[in-house]
Amino acid sequence: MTTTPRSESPLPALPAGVPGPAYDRAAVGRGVVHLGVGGFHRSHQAVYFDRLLGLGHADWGITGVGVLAADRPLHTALRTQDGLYTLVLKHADGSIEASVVGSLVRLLLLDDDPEAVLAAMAAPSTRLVSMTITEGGYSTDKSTGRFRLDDALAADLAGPRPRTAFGLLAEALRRRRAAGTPPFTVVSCDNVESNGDLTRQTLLEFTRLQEAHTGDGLADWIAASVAFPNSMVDRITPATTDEDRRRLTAETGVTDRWPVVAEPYLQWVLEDRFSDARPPLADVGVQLVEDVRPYELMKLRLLNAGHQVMSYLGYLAGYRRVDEVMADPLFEQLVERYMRLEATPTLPPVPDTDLAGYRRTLLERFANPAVSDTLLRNCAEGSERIATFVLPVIRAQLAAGGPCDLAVLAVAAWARYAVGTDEDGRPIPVVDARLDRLVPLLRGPDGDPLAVLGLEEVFGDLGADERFRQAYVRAAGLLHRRGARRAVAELLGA
Ligand SMILES: NC(=O)c1ccc[n+]([C@@H]2O[C@H](COP(=O)([O-])OP(=O)(O)OC[C@H]3O[C@@H](n4cnc5c(N)ncnc54)[C@H](O)[C@@H]3O)[C@@H](O)[C@H]2O)c1
Ligand SMILES: O=P(O)(O)OC[C@@H](O)[C@@H](O)[C@H](O)[C@H](O)CO
Repeated sequence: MTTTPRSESPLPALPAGVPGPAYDRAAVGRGVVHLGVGGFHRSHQAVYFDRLLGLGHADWGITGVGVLAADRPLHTALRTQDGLYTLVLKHADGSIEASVVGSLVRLLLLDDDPEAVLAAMAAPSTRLVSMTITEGGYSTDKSTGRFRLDDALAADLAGPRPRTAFGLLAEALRRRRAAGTPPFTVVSCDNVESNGDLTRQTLLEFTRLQEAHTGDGLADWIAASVAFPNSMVDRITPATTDEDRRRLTAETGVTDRWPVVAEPYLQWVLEDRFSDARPPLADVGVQLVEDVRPYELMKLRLLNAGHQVMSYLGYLAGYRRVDEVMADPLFEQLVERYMRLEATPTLPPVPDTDLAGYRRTLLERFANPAVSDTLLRNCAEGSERIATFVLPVIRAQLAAGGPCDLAVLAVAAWARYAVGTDEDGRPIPVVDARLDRLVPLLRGPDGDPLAVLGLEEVFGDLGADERFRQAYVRAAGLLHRRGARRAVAELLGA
């Protein structure tokens, strides 16, 4: 995107049909700091804040922070565009709808200027710190839900300067407390159960460990005065491709180094609890509720676990995109049955929501051929995602004596996928932070298919549950003998 610095002039004229910020970006305040500016933040929270700015709530501009070194390329691209970028919505009829989002008014990389990041977080104008740091970023043992001091946080405990999201949160809140500045609200927008509670737990555990040296009582102050509302966030956002860039330019005339592409669907359900000032998010379509839990369980167990159920099996069967899998009636039936018979019975009633309608909408969203979501995106970090999304459904069904064979087949397919070769012996580019520990378990010389269930931080005590082990052996055997597609057909009785 060719733009000029915001201090000098507003946006250059955009082509007709591509709306951009109708507010003065130079006058926008910095009420939000976001940690982890990836695709999803730009297609979701930044869009809601752009709408707020458009309504004249000028305090709510965003400072986007890259915590990891890997964020540099995106930050570099966005900086050359003064933080502006194009949101490209892909409709099921194949058309695209482009608009320019202006709410990211400042970009900081932790590597370049850690002091500027901390100063932004400690500034009185900052009222909200949000984050998308992925499921793996919460230093939690999946099987117990308890805090686990990982290497990154341990380094933050020892080091002079924070390098992690939680180290930054602790230090920024310490500075605010010392300065008499009210705390900000912390909003996790990651797909993890009780994301606000989990953020609070990790931050309190971390600051308590720090207190062994500081003795400053920060943890009690955080516990008493900082709000961590839970949230449910939803918009399918695949990674941007060069084809997306080319098509945007060809169809609209906009040249953007890093547009974000997404489906039209958009949802944010957020608990109505704030530490201090509260952005009027209800005015821009956010559902503010007392308890987000029913909504988040619905989304995590139907949508995210649905992705898991289709993705490893679909990849092994030779598909590469979500819509391709869904176009196969057998896989459509797999996802539909998993959602209706295995996931839905584990859900509490969801206020004002027709679950059958929600499932129908999900099948339509998955089938949208224009979105081009890849199975590889949904298969990455599989050990984390299986544990976050699928195992809770299996646990609930085992406790209730209900069905979970399709979910167990998905777990066995994940283990088969993680071996790293598909059914024709072609290599699979497996991405998983636990790969070093996984591979010996998957390819062990004794070939014991159950060995992987011993990975406690993923399976916990489920790995020792006899009914789960039996179902897993059946599923793994079926996959081994029949291959993914036939295994699905056999379980469905199709
Ligand atoms: N993409 C989607 O469809 C979608 C939808 C809903 C929710 N989400 C949530 O958003 C998260 C990010 O998805 P995305 O599509 O933006 O991915 P992405 O790969 O585009 O961006 C991930 C961001 O997270 C940061 N990050 C990763 N690990 C981190 C860590 N340990 N500490 C700090 N920052 C870290 C990265 O640096 C990057 O900025 C997901 O993990 C999920 O929880 C994604
Ligand atoms: O991004 P993750 O790791 O939470 O999970 C992969 C997908 O299921 C997820 O990104 C969905 O597309 C998204 O949650 C839709 O809102």
